[in-house]
Amino acid sequence: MTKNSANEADAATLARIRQTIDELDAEMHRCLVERGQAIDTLIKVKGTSRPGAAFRPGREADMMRRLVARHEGRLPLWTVEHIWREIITTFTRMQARFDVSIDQGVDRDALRDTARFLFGFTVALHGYADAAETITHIRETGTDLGLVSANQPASAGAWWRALGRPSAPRIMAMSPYIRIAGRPAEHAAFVIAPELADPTPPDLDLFAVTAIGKDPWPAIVAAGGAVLAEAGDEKLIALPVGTAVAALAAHAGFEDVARVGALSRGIAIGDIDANPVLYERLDEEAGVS
Ligand SMILES: O=C(O)C(=O)C[C@]1(C(=O)O)C=C[C@@H](O)C=C1
Repeated sequence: MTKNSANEADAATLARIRQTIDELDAEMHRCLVERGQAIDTLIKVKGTSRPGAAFRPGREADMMRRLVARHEGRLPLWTVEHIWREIITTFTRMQARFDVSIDQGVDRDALRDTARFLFGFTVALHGYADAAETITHIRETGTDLGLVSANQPASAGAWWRALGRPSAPRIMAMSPYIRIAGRPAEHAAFVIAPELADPTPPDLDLFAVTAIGKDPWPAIVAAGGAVLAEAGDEKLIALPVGTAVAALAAHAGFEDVARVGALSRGIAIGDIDANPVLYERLDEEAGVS
């Protein structure tokens, strides 16, 4: 083959590949437009005008699990995750407008990256000085979501005590949902929401508790739970849904129990430390090596 005919063959192959890419792009775009039409119908069925009525964290967690299970190839899993986060946020916002408040007290840039990873660029972000101010703002708007760092300074105290009272915001998810080495936006953070109307049962209930006397850790861990944050005797704990909390409190030695949210367990893939209470290992299914 002469040099010229090799170039022509390359050019023909390139043109074919580009045609395939254009067809795939058109198909993806058509699917997104069609998804938007499905959401128009869903709005009528769901009645999403009430605050918090659009968010379905349990359903989103289930979608993420299926996304991980079907993923394969060289495309980074977190790219697909981020594309779907952008899609889900946009389609949620088509149902009911919301902005996102972010805690800028610690790791400002990391929290902003996480907010953009989770919510894309459809939402406006509003920064607040700390966890308490972020939560106050979410309560005042009645519609906004928020992001609070899981690594708080001691000065933040038991910030989670501001959650869960009637009409107060609550924790609805943890980020990152997928723990895998090398991912961007890996800073641990809680997603805070107004009271939700999600009928999907979560995996874990979250409680604010006050330890009295003995250390409640061992009994909480024995019950399949975990302590997620501490400020002196004040603890933020996760327990499997259905745990007999009053009996556990008496046995473990804690009181002033207030439910402050709920979570679906995330997914941990490969060689990465992940609390097994919060993250389920899915190495085999993930199609990621
Ligand atoms: O399934 C729903 O109820 C939706 O509102 C759709 C959708 C989505 O875009 O897929 C959007 C928001 C919810 O949190 C979950 C999923």
